[in-house]
Amino acid sequence: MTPKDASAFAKEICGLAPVVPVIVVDDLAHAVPLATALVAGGLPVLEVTLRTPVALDVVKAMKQVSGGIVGAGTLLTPDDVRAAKEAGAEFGVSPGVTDELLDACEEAELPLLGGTATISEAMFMLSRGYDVAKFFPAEVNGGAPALKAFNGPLPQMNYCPTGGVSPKNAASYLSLPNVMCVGGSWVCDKALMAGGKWDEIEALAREASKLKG
Ligand SMILES: O=C[C@H](O)COP(=O)(O)O
Ligand SMILES: CC(=O)C(=O)O
Repeated sequence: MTPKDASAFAKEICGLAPVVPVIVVDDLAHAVPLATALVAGGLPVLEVTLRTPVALDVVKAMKQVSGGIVGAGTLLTPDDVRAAKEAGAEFGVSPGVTDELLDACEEAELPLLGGTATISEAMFMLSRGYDVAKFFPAEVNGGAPALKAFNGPLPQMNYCPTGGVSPKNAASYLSLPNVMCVGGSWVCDKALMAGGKWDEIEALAREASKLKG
């Protein structure tokens, strides 16, 4: 997959909803009801972080939920990329970017939303042919004012800020011309998941799906 095609796919999915839920699942039994609630609430693009032993099985299970587009997050190595692809992930997300990670994604045909935090990292992505990136961790790296400043020299770069984004500050990001959507874990509240409160998660997703800049 070329960087241009990968970027086009990433932009397309980032245009489907204002929020990409960042998902950490410890219990495989939560995968299907969680994905069902998120999709029903209007958030079809799901990032399952590879941070728990069951994460790859969660990707596989969530793929059964119709209407969802399931990706794998926390990709750090080429092995992670291959494992995510084998599990059926339709896109990848990473906290940072390296040549070897991008090479592996291109080889595996896995579109990557790669993590960047600085102008130099954005320039690295552009030099590799990507005009889409995650901005991570967003709030501690200057938040919306930083992305607004990045848009001066690099208006061709498009972002999904993640890390410290919440319903309180999402609009400040979503109003920027270089922000396509935001990522965040707040919708997949751990206590609600543990209590099986899927209706409440669906309600949180519905509120998130209506966020605007
Ligand atoms: O590592 C954190 C995830 O990217 C999401 O961050 P968050 O919990 O601040 O939304
Ligand atoms: C935080 C992040 O970028 C990830 O887990 O993929």
